[in-house]
Amino acid sequence: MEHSTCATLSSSPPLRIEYRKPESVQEDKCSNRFPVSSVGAASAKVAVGSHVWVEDTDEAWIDGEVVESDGEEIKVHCQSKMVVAKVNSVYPKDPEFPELGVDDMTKLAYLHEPGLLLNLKSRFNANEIYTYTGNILIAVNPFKRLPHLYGNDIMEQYKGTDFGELSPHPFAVADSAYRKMINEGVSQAILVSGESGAGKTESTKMLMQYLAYMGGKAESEGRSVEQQVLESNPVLEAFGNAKTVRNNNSSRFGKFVEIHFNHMGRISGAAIRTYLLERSRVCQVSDPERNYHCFYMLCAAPEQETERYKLGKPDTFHYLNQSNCYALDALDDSKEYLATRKAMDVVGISPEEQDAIFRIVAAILHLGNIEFAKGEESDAAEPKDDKSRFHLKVAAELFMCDEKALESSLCQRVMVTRGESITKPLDPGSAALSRDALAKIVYSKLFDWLVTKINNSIGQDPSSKYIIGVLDIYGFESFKTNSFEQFCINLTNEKLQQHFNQHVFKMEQEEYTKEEIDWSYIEFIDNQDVLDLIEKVTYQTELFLDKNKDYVVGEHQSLMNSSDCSFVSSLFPKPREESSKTSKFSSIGSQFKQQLQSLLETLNTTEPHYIRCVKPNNVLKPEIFENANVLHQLRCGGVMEAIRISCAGYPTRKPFNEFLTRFRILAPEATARSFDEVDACKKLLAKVDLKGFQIGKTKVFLRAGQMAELDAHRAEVLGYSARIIQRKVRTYQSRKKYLLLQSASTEIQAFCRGRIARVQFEDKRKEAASVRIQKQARTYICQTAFKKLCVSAISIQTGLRAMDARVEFRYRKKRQAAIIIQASFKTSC
Ligand SMILES: Nc1ncnc2c1ncn2[C@@H]1O[C@H](COP(=O)(O)OP(=O)(O)OP(=O)(O)O)[C@@H](O)[C@H]1O
Repeated sequence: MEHSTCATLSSSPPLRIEYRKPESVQEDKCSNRFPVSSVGAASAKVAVGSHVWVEDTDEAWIDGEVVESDGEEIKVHCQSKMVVAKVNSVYPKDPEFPELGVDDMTKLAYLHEPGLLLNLKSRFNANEIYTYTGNILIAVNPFKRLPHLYGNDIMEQYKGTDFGELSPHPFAVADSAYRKMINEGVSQAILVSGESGAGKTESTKMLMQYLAYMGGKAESEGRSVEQQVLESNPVLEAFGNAKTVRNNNSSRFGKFVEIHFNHMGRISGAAIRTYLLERSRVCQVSDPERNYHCFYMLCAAPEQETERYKLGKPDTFHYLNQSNCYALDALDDSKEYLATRKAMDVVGISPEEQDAIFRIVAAILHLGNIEFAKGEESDAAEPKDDKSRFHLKVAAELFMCDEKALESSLCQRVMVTRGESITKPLDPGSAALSRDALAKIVYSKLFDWLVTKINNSIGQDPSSKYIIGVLDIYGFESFKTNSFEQFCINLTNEKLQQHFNQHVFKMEQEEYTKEEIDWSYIEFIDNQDVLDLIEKVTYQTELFLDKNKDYVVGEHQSLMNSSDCSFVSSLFPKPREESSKTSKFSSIGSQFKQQLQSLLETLNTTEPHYIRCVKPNNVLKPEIFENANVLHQLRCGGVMEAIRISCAGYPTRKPFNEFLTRFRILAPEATARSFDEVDACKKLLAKVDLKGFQIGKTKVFLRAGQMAELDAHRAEVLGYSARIIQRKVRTYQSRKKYLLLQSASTEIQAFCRGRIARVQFEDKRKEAASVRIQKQARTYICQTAFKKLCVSAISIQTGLRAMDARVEFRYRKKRQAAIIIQASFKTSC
């Protein structure tokens, strides 16, 4: 669809990119890899003790400390091993890398692969799945729901907020596109790319949700355009999505959704353009993938419908049973069937049309079950057996065409030479190919019909003032075997990559212009794309010619056109005389080239915004971040290219205040007296004798490698300062210790002396006391002994006296007795 803005904008001359590698990055493809001879001081940067990134076969990049260096080779002590690497193959590690990374890669001090990777990984681990690289949004698929990131309240926050003010988000990209459209009156495009399963469709839905929020109708105004666009998703997904090894719900077509806006910025129409549906999947499925969802849904439909279409289980159909995968976890095909029917109602597909659509889907399944064997005529084919005849009959019934005519269209070719028609029978192999060709063309016409129907139902606004287009397109594909489809997909990506590079370079220029720096001499003749195209992918060209043919076989065309079903015949209208001649020789390649050309023309009339989706792992699980895998996608997705372009100019830029905070130490005396940030930055850079940088209006712009060079200076100054500080601290500590020891020893001495004196005093006191005690004891003993002696003496005396008295008594008694005796004697005598 044409827009009023197209003519004016597309007439402007295309941007000519001519880059010349700047001198400072002559030997360096991307950023601060050292040594860069002109940057110098390489040895200082890889000094022993510094931290660097070295390449690793498993982890892509690992970091470690340099433990030995001979100027050319270094030994790096990494966490798990010791690695020897060439000096010019390593990258410096940012000593001040924040733990949770930075929300914009351009804020990284060192803009190189390992730095990028570490930043994405750190953020991913903290559930920060979005990161900017300038204006490009990188979205890493979390493979888990993060509801706190979405919702109306979040959309409200992003509404009208400057880009970069809030955390990176698809809403911010959509908001920026919407506001640019309104403020600058220029159509916008948001290009969402990434490999299968990276999250393109999810991101696209979020963008649509935000645009609907900003420019949609009030609920009271009935079903809105944006609602219809969102509601058409289940229909397109049922017929255009399939399970692949990379994604259970992989879109097998490219999609460009144009949202039309009126002069008030309200959505006034929309159009969906699709690109390159993968037709071959209809009749060829590899294990463990599936065919398009609609086939399995129909097999799981309510019984009366499967009976009507004579369907059975999916494993009874050749087009489905080439793979062993029939059901999907967390997906109920019978429910999906009903949901698809409902979505078809919503987008205005009538019940009759729905019936015809599913009849065709069923007919394709039956068509696939027709096998061929050699017929009676030599080299002729015919249905192999009764089973094949049954499926032929049912397919004809469902297509509402003549059974015999269907058989002939599969088993014969009519060749017209010099006005004569010759009917040529086909051999069984060719008949099977003819059957597959019919299945593919019918399915692809059906898909185109659905897209047209949805577009008619949504309605376009031919008088729309601007558009915002959202492109959800498959990224580069490189499989074991790459065929025509991969060639077309990769060609698209090369074209989009070129568009992207031009834009990124333009954005760089805009930033330089905005900052009023001189960038006129940045030139760079870039043939990397061509090299990549040749080196990346190897194509299997065997089926290129066949796959490139797009004409409808005449027999198929007339068969389908003669169908009694108006829906079927309308898919194959009679070609006009003159167009039939040209279309016979048209190829998918040339049609695709035209589509691509028209897409790029549309994109050239718009201001592009980019979302690069990244799949963190191939097992489709949360919390797993595979370095090598992510790096590969960053390289393919042009993120490294954007950085390469950026490196051709001034990849590192720092606002004046941040620059001064980080590097003031290099010239403290020069900056101390300057209150003007620009002046201070200039003095500082002059002091370190750095050449080739630029001073912008708000930032310092550095060439590739210069940040590392400044950091090396800074590390040197810091190291020198650290040594002085260490020396002072050691002196201080030693002196303090000495003084402490000294006072302690004095104290100890004094203490000891005091103690001795006290001990001596105590001794003397004790001696005196003991003498006194002895004396007292002696006195006491003497007294006691004396007392005892006295008592003894008294008792002896008493005893003696008593004894004497007794003796006396006895003497007297004896004298008395003697007297008596004498008296008696005398008497007797
Ligand atoms: N932001 C997200 N939050 C949560 N899950 C997500 C997000 N983005 C993607 N996913 C998950 O990853 C799956 C694949 O995403 P999606 O279908 O968008 O990939 P795609 O890039 O469109 O793939 P294809 O090219 O094969 O169609 C989704 O079904 C969803 O489960």
